Amino acid sequence: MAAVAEVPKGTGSEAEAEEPVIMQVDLSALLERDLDGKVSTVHLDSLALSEATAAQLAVGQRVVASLQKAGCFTLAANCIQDREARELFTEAGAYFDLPEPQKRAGRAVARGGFIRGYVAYGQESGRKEYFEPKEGFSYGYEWPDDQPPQNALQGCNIWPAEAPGLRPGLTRHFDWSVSIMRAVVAAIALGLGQAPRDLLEVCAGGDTISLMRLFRYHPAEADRACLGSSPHTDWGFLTLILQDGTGGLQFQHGSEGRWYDVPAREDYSLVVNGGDFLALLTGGAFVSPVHRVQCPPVSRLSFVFFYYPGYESEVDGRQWRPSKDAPAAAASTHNTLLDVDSGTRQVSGLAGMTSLRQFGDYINAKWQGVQRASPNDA
Ligand SMILES: O=C(O)CCC(=O)C(=O)O
Ligand SMILES: [Fe+2]
Repeated sequence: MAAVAEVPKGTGSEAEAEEPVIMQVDLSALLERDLDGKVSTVHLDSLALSEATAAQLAVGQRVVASLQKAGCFTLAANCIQDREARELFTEAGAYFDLPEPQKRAGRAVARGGFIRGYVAYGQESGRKEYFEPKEGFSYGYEWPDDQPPQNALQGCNIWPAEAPGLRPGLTRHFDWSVSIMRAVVAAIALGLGQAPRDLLEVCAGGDTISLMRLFRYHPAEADRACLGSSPHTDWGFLTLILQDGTGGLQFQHGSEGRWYDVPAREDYSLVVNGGDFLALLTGGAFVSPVHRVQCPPVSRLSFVFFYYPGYESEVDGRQWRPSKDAPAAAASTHNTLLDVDSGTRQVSGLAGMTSLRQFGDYINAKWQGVQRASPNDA
């Protein structure tokens, strides 16, 4: 057995530096880049556990610890180029600045979890106590026009003709986001002591059904209870958020329901959180954290990427071995899916999973449960 290096003792004058609730993870040990700096993660499919470097294993342990403790973590900014991030916010701002009728021409299609196009100001609200002053644009995988979708979550994007710059930048950002999420899945596997291959296999085809939502948040309206996004948990698997420098995203943690600000760097920051499906798979060992967004003083832009496993994946929860000491996921009343019995550590939401075994059926059922008419069918 290798000797464990002794940790040097401090002088005793400085307080023990405690990890913040929302930790930062540097994924670079799991990313490769081509000559243009484009991120690739293809190599992770064949990474044997015995070949993983100490740095890769350490990333895995940090990701698993974060998902078990807070359910979220920030990413070191070095995985996206500053220029790319800046351009994305510029394009997004230009799109939202278009006259309302032009944006409404690309009105949203929403069928179950398949959502594409523009969602107008104030048309979505997670909880009826709050008005959410924001507008959005949803897109996904560039599904080819000449091929019929193979499942209910696939189909073509609706690109606005009036903002031609939007499509190439947003498509690149979608592909980049898939790569980053694959690195996170590989990190989870490594952190659980497994080779990445099997968990990546569960995600094969997940890019074709994943959903990107671009939001512009507006200031709160006077005389109305407003939040940019009401307290909620994400239903899916893993979420990646790219937010501008405004801040306002908060996660709830601890038995007292305290809110923690996601540290917003001046220009942009990246955040990952686990969803309800991930919590279900792990028997509540991974947290699906409650979060919300405060209304900004002027405006706030974010790209929110809901990364899904393959539509037909019938995930074997035993692959995601929960550690005995992991916190239960569902202490919060805002969590609509999980109901963890702290005595038995059973997740009651799992009962429904016997009839909705495939991920795609599960997520469609979740969306259908809240859908009224198409958001812009007023
Ligand atoms: O805009 C954000 O930063 C997060 C929004 C969010 O939580 C969501 O859309 O699920
Ligand atoms: Fe969310």
